[in-house]
Amino acid sequence: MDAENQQQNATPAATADATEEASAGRAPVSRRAVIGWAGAGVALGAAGVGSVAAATRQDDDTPAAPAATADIPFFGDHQSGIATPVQDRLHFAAFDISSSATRDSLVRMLKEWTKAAAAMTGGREVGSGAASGLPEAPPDDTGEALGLPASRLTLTIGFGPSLFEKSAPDGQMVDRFGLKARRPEALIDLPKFKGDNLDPQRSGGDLCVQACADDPQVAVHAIRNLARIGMGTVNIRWSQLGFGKTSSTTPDAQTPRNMMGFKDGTHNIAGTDTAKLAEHVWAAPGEGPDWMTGGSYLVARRIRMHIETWDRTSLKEQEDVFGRTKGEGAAYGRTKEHDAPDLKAMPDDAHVRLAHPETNDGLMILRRGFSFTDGTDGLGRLDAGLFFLAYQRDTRKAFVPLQQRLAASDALNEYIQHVGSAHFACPAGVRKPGEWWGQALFG
Ligand SMILES: C=CC1=C(C)c2cc3[nH]c(cc4nc(cc5[nH]c(cc1n2)c(C)c5CCC(=O)O)C(CCC(=O)O)=C4C)c(C)c3C=C
Ligand SMILES: [Fe+2]
Repeated sequence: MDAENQQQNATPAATADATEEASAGRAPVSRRAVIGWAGAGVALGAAGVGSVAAATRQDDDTPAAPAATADIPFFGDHQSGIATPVQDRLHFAAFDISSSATRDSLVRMLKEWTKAAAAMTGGREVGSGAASGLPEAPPDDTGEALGLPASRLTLTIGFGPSLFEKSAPDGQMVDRFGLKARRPEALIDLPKFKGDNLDPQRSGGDLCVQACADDPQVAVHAIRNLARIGMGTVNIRWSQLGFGKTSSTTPDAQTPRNMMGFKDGTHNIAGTDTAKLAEHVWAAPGEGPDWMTGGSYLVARRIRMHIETWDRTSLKEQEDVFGRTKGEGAAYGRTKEHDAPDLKAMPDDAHVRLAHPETNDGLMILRRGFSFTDGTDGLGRLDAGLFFLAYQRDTRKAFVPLQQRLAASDALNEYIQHVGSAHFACPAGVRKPGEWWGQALFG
């Protein structure tokens, strides 16, 4: 991770959460401390510099870990997991709030979630830990991340339209938590797009948490522990595991490839490009409710790929679909991946031609998707595709018009289908310990 990017989220308070826990009479438990210094010696000898972070105790003064493995600060003006560098793995969960939950129980849970999130993203155990609490009680932490580093874990929370207003079985819209008046106008119920085949069981949600980490066990552990804390207040509605990031928010990094074999993320908003982030990603003061200033709107789409059909398609047709070459990833008529495209050199219905800002009055979104394979579909075909995640300043002016254009005429449509969809308002960051996720919304 580059230093500038890490700064995006860092505040002087970023390291103070450990102090907060300590002053609450509970020594912060470092997962890495479990390895101990004997283990650290072995790790250093065996794996070299990259293992330093894995073997370093959270609570000492050892020099900063190498950039590639350094923790991503939880506290900051913006939530981490949006403009911070993309990790290798994803566990995304959408939650519904139980019918018995109250505003107070929800607030209590959000406070607990925030403490747990700050601990886990810092590589520490939740609460009193996995193996050091009262013997008579279940441990506070489920334990499967013991001994693992934070792995650049980020946890990003979002609030869905149904948190503000939900339709009851009799069709009436209910303002369950007194939040209706605080719903941002930009947090629309997404329209139906041409070709959508959405599964309600993989769509929507009152809340979401996006967990990204370089180790899938760390991401899964984080979601599992939040779900555990939320038991009785929230239930997981649907979740999605992802691998092989299909986007790059780090300009110098090699662009990853998607399940169709193409570089994906070439022309994206870089996490270091503060001007573009301000223009296209962060909600600005005065254009929505105050609690969303510095936040961003997230669209999640589970997009199934018809892999078997794609794999029988000629290389020429595959390249025509995107308007870029498969090997280098260069735009048609160009030689290098990052050469500015000549859109007219591409077929009219090429994905890149239709999605490029020039075709869309300059609009841009920050793409942060992951590949998925979830076994087979019962018909001998892989259930595989792209879990598309896009952050933007106002969904009505970004994802919606863009997807309308793509749904109408993208050559890619022959090979994909959108099967899940959700929309969330992700508030600004938690700036310091003691503050909590959703404080400005509920406060
Ligand atoms: C509504 C927005 C988009 C959806 C949905 C979407 C689906 C989708 N995309 C790919 C593969 C590629 N997309 C690429 C570029 C690209 N895609 C979008 C938007 C959506 N994609 C944008 C805004 C762009 C950037 C266009 C530009 O500015 O040039 C590319 C090219 C490489 C790159 O720039 O990232 C690929 C490849 C798939 C497979 C997919 C659905 C499954
Ligand atoms: Fe795309």
